[in-house]
Amino acid sequence: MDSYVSLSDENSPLLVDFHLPVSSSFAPHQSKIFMSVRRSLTNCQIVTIFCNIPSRFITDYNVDYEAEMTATLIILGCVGCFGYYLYYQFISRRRGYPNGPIPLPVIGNLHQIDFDAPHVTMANWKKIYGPVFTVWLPKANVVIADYSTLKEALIKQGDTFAGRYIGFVYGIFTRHAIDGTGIILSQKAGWQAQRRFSLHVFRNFGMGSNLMERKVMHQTWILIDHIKHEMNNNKSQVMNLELAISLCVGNIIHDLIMGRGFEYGDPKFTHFKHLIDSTLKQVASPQLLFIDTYPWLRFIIPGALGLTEYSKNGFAIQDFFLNEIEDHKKVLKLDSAPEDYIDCYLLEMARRRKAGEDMKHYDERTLAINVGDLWTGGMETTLTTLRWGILYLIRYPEVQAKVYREIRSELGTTPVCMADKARMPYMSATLNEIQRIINILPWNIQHSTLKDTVLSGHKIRQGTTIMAQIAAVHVDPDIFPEPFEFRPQRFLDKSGQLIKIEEFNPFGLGKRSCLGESLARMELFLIFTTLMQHFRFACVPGQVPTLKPIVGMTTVPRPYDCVVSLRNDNGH
Ligand code: HEM
Repeated sequence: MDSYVSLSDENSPLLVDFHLPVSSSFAPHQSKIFMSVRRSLTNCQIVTIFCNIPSRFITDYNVDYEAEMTATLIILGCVGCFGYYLYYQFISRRRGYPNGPIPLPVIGNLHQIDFDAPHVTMANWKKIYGPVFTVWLPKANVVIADYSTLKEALIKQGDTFAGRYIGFVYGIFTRHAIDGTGIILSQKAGWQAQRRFSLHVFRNFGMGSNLMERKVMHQTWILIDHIKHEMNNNKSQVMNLELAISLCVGNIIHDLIMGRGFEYGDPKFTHFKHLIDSTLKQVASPQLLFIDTYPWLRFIIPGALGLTEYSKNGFAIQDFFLNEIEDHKKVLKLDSAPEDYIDCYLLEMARRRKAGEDMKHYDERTLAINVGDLWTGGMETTLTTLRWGILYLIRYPEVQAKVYREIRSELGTTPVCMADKARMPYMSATLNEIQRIINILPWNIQHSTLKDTVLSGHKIRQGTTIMAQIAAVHVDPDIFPEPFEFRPQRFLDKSGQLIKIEEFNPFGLGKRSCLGESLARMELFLIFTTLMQHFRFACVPGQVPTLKPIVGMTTVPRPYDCVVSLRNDNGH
């Protein structure tokens, strides 16, 4: 039968009464070590204060020096390990990185970041630590937060900073290939091949020229007709324009990549958009940043903090594109003229195969990933900027009135074309200001260094994750006074002409800058001008839509309704 030793102490309010078996299950020797540990702890004054360890039972035992020694070693070992852990977390791991806010063990600086406006947090840290500093998310990111240093890194040292950070969460869809796959999440030779090929295709399709302009205008007219149809002969109507604008922008990119579009009301489009929205929202969530740093957590936490859903949605998008590629293969003839991006890629693969050229960077999965990159890169950013644009002009009706006055004087009721842009500085300034204030990619997409280098006096090692904070520059009050005020005139000179502000770079800088910039600029100008030419947008009485965003990878407005009114030929 077991007998028990009581370790309780009636004088010790902090200790609950508990019993230790001292027979077979608890050997006397172990018990002595245990007691010795406690004795040693008791002798340590600080521990005594905190633990309020009873001394009565210690006197119950004769000192066993062997156990005492073991106990002391255990304590020293624990203290040593803990000391090393603190040294590693607060000193050692930060060596080799520029200074920055002190990271906590496990979570780094996550707790200090305003996830509604991460670029504002970065801009504030720049004031304390200078333009180059390290933030732990919970992995180390070297942040570059001022324009001249961004230029030094991304332009002067463009090749060194052209790598891409491909962590565990990003890498899921590229099968953790060491240098990634596709255009956005890849680096080195694979990235160069995909980017060069894609730019070539876009150029051939007339990105930035008339053919593309015609495609954009075609979808814009469908959008205008759709809104008028929804207004049902009323002069004004309360509407939520999100889906209609999504379909317009989505069909432009869809047409370019797959040679066709969706019909209004097609549930496949709504589902597809939902998959993209949720993937982009989740990828920059604190939960997935956590999993990115500690991927083993996915084996412990059910659902892995959203990772399961993120992967499921992402692979569903990829499967959709793989099916499209299969459909294209069925009808594509090797001697036919390509009609879209997928055709071009399949024909290039066939040509290379026939010519015995290197196929290393060309396969159908890479094509599916490229298509996904163009789709998400091309759709979400542009659509969201347009939604913000309408929202800001609802909140600033005086800006809307000026925009419309310029449209009336320069275009009247004639359809807009790209050549009109030079004559419409107020419209350009308004679009610039919308892009500046919303900062659609508040984290940007992280780069990585491809070799050891020095940036503004800081040694940066090869493989360091770099956050090029163009968004922090956009809220720098030295460049944009009162940066949180919406003020299109900051982009105009005294005579009302558009001025170029060098520090304004919503499409990024250098070798990894946005591949779709000219298409995006065209879409923003043509779609926005046409919408403003045909409709007036206003708040629903009693409902002022908020400017507070939902932030993930992109900054998205909260869903809003607005009153859409037809403009009449008299200019009202
Ligand atoms: C308002 C619209 C847009 C904005 C603000 C925008 C902004 C950006 C930014 C900031 C980057 C990252 C730059 C960097 O890594 O430093 C980027 C990359 C990229 N964008 Fe855009 N973008 C827009 C529209 C588009 C469109 C329409 C397309 C495609 C047709 C597109 C395709 C891409 C691709 C493929 C990349 C990756 C480039 C690379 O890694 O080499 N974007 N974009």
